[in-house]
Amino acid sequence: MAKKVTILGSTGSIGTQTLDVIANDRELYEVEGLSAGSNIALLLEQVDQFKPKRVCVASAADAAEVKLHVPAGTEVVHGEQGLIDLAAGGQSDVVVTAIVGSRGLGATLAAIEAGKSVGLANKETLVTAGHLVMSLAKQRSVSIMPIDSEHSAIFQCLNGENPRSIKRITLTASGGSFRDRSRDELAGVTVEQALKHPNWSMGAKITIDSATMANKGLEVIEARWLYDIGYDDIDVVIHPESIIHSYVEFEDHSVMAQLGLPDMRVPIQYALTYPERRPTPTGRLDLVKQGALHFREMDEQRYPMMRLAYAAGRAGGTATTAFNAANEVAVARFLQGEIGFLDIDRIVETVLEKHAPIANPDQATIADADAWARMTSSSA
Ligand SMILES: NC(=O)C1=CN([C@@H]2O[C@H](COP(=O)(O)OP(=O)(O)OC[C@H]3O[C@@H](n4cnc5c(N)ncnc54)[C@H](OP(=O)(O)O)[C@@H]3O)[C@@H](O)[C@H]2O)C=CC1
Ligand SMILES: CC(=O)[C@@H](O)[C@H](O)COP(=O)(O)O
Ligand SMILES: [Mn+2]
Repeated sequence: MAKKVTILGSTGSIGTQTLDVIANDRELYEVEGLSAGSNIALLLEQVDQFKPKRVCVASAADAAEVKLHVPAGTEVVHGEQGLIDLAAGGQSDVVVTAIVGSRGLGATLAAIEAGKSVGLANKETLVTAGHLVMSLAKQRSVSIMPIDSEHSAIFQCLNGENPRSIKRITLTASGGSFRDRSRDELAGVTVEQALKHPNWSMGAKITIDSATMANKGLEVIEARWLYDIGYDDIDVVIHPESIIHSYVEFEDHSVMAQLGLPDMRVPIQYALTYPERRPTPTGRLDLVKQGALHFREMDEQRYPMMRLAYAAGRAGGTATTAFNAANEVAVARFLQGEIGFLDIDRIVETVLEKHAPIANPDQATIADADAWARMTSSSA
């Protein structure tokens, strides 16, 4: 029987690649629901091709416009509540969370509460409220399948292993757009330069996160929640080729790694077909042609976001909520040309210094901490 899929954020980088995966294996899937922010033209093309039963857009005005163009019977909803209804409603078996930012939290929790499996790309959700997401998933016996390439790699390395025999997880980081520059050389860099990732084609926010290393900081916290592992046992190394997507060391010092060309359609598809593997239209990795792979130690002086992420993770509670929200605001300000590149980690550090973390927060406390951090970072 076809797997019914809802995609939150179908118009973005992960969303469109998820639809590529579906189009490549059409008989395996039915598209139940799609959501966009404001790219209505692309959403309507997707509706035409995949014929979802429900769609969601950010604003009421866009929803009214979309209603004029979708086939009769297609339900159109909007806003935060619309996204929650889309995630929790309908017949979908799996909800792919490909929206950007912690605004994905409510819909992710609603999908889990409704018993849907989650294909999780939206790492900010776990960073802002990992304990709520993972405990609800456990309570509802819902699987959270990682889509983030590093976490998919770790998931694959852990397949069939005893979790107690894990010694250490190592996340690989490309080093981002400025990996060959010193920190002193970053002062005047432009948005355009920062958006040129050396290996991956991704949305703007994550590409900037990759350049500041906030992405790897978010991923360390994401790994802590997905694999229930302490921060002392999660490492990061710079691997400029992005061929080894991450690796795990076990008690006996065996190391399992997952390798592949940098193409998100592989982890996206694996999250949808697990435990099966299917052919993909992606290129093949030829290690002889690829040649040497390189590794270097993470330098926290060069990338202060690494230090800040570990500090927030170790502080726990709302500290990671504040880390994420401050970073979201700082990146948006940088993309708008309001602040310089080096102001991003300065703002996150300022917010974390002012934040008094609250342990074991509920959803309302998380929302308050998130709002406080956004307000504080918008004028820092
Ligand atoms: N891109 C990648 O390769 C990877 C991404 N991820 C994670 O996946 C998530 C998505 O990233 P990516 O696809 O790159 O991001 P994009 O910016 O490409 O896409 C974001 C999606 O979110 C939607 N969106 C934005 N703002 C709103 C809003 N206010 N309300 C509703 N929807 C909104 C966008 O809609 P619209 O465009 O219509 O406005 C779009 O569909 C992030 O959490 C990222 O960290 C993880 C690993 C790899
Ligand atoms: C594709 C993916 O999973 C991204 O999160 C990627 O890891 C970004 O690359 P960096 O290693 O530069 O952060
Ligand atoms: Mn990643």
